[in-house]
Amino acid sequence: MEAVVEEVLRRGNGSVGDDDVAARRAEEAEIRRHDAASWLRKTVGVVCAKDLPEEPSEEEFQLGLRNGIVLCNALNKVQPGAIPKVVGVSSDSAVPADGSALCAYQYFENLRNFVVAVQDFGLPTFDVCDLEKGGKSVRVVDCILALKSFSESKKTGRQASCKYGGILKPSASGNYFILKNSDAFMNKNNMRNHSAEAIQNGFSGEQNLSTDNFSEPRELTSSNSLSALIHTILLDKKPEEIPLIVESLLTKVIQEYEHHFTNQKLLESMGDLKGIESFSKPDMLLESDHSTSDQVKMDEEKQNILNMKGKVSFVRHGSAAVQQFQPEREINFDLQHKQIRELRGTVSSIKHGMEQLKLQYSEEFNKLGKHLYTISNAASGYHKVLEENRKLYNQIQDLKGNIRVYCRVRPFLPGQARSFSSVAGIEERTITIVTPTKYGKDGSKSFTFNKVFGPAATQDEVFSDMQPLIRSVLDGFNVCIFAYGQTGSGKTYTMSGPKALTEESLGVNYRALNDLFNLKAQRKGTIDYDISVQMIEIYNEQKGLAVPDASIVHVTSTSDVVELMNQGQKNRAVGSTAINDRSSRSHSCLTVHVHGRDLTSGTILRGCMHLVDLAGSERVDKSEVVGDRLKEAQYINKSLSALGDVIASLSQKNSHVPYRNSKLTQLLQDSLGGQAKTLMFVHISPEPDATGETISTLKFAERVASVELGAAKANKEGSEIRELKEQIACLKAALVKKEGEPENILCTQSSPSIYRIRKGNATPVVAKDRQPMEEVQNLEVQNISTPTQKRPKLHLSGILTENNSSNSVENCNGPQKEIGLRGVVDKMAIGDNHFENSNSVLEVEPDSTQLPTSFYQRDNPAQQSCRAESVLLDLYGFDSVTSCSNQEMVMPTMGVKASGIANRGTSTIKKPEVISMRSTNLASKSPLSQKKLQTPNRSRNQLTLSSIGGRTPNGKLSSAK
Ligand SMILES: Nc1ncnc2c1ncn2[C@@H]1O[C@H](COP(=O)(O)OP(=O)(O)OP(=O)(O)O)[C@@H](O)[C@H]1O
Repeated sequence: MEAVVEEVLRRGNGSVGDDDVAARRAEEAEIRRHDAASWLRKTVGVVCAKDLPEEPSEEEFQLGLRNGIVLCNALNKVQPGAIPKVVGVSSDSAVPADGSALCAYQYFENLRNFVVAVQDFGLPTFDVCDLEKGGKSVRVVDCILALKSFSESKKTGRQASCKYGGILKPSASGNYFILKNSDAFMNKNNMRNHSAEAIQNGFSGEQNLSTDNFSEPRELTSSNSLSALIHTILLDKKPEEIPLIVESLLTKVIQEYEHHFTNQKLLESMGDLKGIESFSKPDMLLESDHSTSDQVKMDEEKQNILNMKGKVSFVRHGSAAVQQFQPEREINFDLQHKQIRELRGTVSSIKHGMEQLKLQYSEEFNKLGKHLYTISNAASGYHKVLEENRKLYNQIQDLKGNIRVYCRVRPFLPGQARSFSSVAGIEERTITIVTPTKYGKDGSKSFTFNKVFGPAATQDEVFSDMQPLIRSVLDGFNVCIFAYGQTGSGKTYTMSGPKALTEESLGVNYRALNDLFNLKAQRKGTIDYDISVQMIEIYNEQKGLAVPDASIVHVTSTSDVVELMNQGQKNRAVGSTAINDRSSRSHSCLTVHVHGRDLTSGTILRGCMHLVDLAGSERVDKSEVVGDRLKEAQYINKSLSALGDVIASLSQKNSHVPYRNSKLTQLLQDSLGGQAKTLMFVHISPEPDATGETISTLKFAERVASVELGAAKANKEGSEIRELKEQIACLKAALVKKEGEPENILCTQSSPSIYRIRKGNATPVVAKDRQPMEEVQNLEVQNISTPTQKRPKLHLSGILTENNSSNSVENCNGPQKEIGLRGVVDKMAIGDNHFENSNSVLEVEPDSTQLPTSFYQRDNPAQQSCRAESVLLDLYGFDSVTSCSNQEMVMPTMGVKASGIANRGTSTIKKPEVISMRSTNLASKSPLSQKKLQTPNRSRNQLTLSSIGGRTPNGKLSSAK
């Protein structure tokens, strides 16, 4: 049967031989014509065989019907009154036998009325010309047979089915109208594929359907198309074949429909959540509204199909039997429903499984989230611990008093090849350098510092790490930050910034002062701060003030500082012959003095901060320089190696630390050996050809990092302590006054004015070995601004000690005291000995009016004194007061011929007034001036001050040797 259907469909597509089809069509047409003629004759009853034979030829058929009388009468029989007036049929006139008695138009009228009437019934019609000679009677036959079917179904009392799928129902007016059929069941694509031609043919007649006489609108549906298709397909079939073919077609259509409907339903159900839920209750499915309406729809469609099936049976000539539903179809439906239920059950169980999985996954996700949360907590805890560790480590370092060391790696400069860097790795506190093999087995060496900054570190990052250190100046600590490294490694960049300064590139100096001013403003009302700065440059072991006539300048804002620095830079540049290189050939120090007074407690805080940009540290022997450059290099080398010696000595905890070997170490003395907080910033360049310098720099820095200075102590003085100190100072002054006579000078070990003096290779003296000192007379101090000022009394304080290169005086720690004027004796001559950098501290008590003029030898006051005609006083430093607590020798008074610059003030540092101290013509005034002082035994403990000749025009010492 399948094969037959396929063949039918193929034929619909015109794939069968044309001759065969034509023959079959002719045969079919003939049978149908005879059917039509037979029915007409039977219906009208009065038609003689001559007019319309039982089995007419086509020509006879046309001729018999051409006047329309038979047709109209037949129609009136089927539907009485359908054509009220039939031309040529009247009670008083007979119908002419050949029809010639009437005009052609009269016949035409009949035919027109007939066509219109059948058209109104929704039946197929024809053109009048179809009955003319040469016309095709096929459509006339179709029309008559349709009328016949219509008549038969009327007779059986059933609703008349329109052959196009509509159901004819009587309207209120007694007419029939077509009810719309569902068109959803048809697989239109299949329809189109198999029967495009057939549809075309089928519709050619149907399009004449008019809505004029219908009370309700009609639609042409795919069911119409299906009917047309079937009708057209069956045209050329033998009558006995038709039922089977139709049945087969319908079965196919039903299957298609069910398949389509099932798929559709499944898709809808799976795409719809609610639908999915309903799937979870398969037993309820058919009871749900949705399913019920679908079921109803299916049943309707099924009914339509079956109607169609029944209707098609009308097509078959003479078949009045209505096809019964096949019980197998019902079974099929049930089967399909069952399968659908099963499918739904499967979907439901899959959905259930999915839900389970979803739950499982969400549990897993929750667990994972908790794990992640724990891990991230642990990680942040770990970071906190690390941070805590770092703080603790720093605290330990602070407690130990270690010098803090930070390392900074300069980035490659524009234009430098960056293919290879000597820095193999950087971690928070470790830097690894690629080394020649001799330095390590694997060609690398690591160094550990308090912090390592990579090339990408910004000025802000660098500063923020050292900020707390800098802030401690305001709490009375002494702080020293010095930048060390070979030339071009970035020292100046860190301390001051690049040449073209921007807000981001400001160096430590600017940021530090800015920060101090901000804090000062914040603490206003609690602590009153005075901040002053001093710029010192050490070039070729000559120390100079970068800002002349203003060694210490009181500043109130960062802009003051910037101005001062610019001035300092200008002065440096003017004084240099090799301007461009000068910066790297000199040490530059910005010193910040902070004096604070707690407004509530009256406590005095004194802090001092050195910010030092050292000269480049490269080795001289390698640089192959000559002349001035060689000299510069030697001086740099000397001062840096002096720095190294001091560091080494400190790290070995030697009792003697050679600070006096260079100006640099003198300058940094308080910060390196005192109770200061010290930070060294070691700089390295990334270029591979600097690896040698880099490694020696880092080794030096490692040594520095190991130095323990002792915990830093703040310079705080409570008001009580201050008062006590003042009392002590007064008592001391009185004592000194009393001791003014040489014979009476006796020193106690506790006196701050006790000094130990050593000379040459002498071993340090102890108290019992106190020696008499020679007297130096006639020193006077002249204050430029107040020339008539009385001479203040000076104390020379400190310990003269010795090292390999020169004698020096070291500061001792001891109780502090109020002083009027204090400074360091830079150069002095005692006897034949000419001391440079003696660093004896010179003090003038607050109310003194006279400089001390003599040294006395305690044990032998009579054998006294000598006169120092030429002592250059270079006074500096006001931040700490030093004295000896338990040492030996007293130099209660000293006559010095002095010149230089000094600052006068009390414990509060003010903007300095410049005074000049110079001697009068001592030689002419002093009775001792001509006398070459005897130095009876130039033993280790006896010192003689002797005349060493005149002053040089600039007030410095003339040659002593
Ligand atoms: N961290 C940095 N980022 C960008 N440029 C830098 C950095 N450090 C240094 N430079 C640049 O490298 C060059 C040399 O730096 P700088 O002058 O600071 O070195 P230096 O060690 O002070 O040299 P010298 O010993 O000659 O004074 C400058 O051009 C500077 O701008």
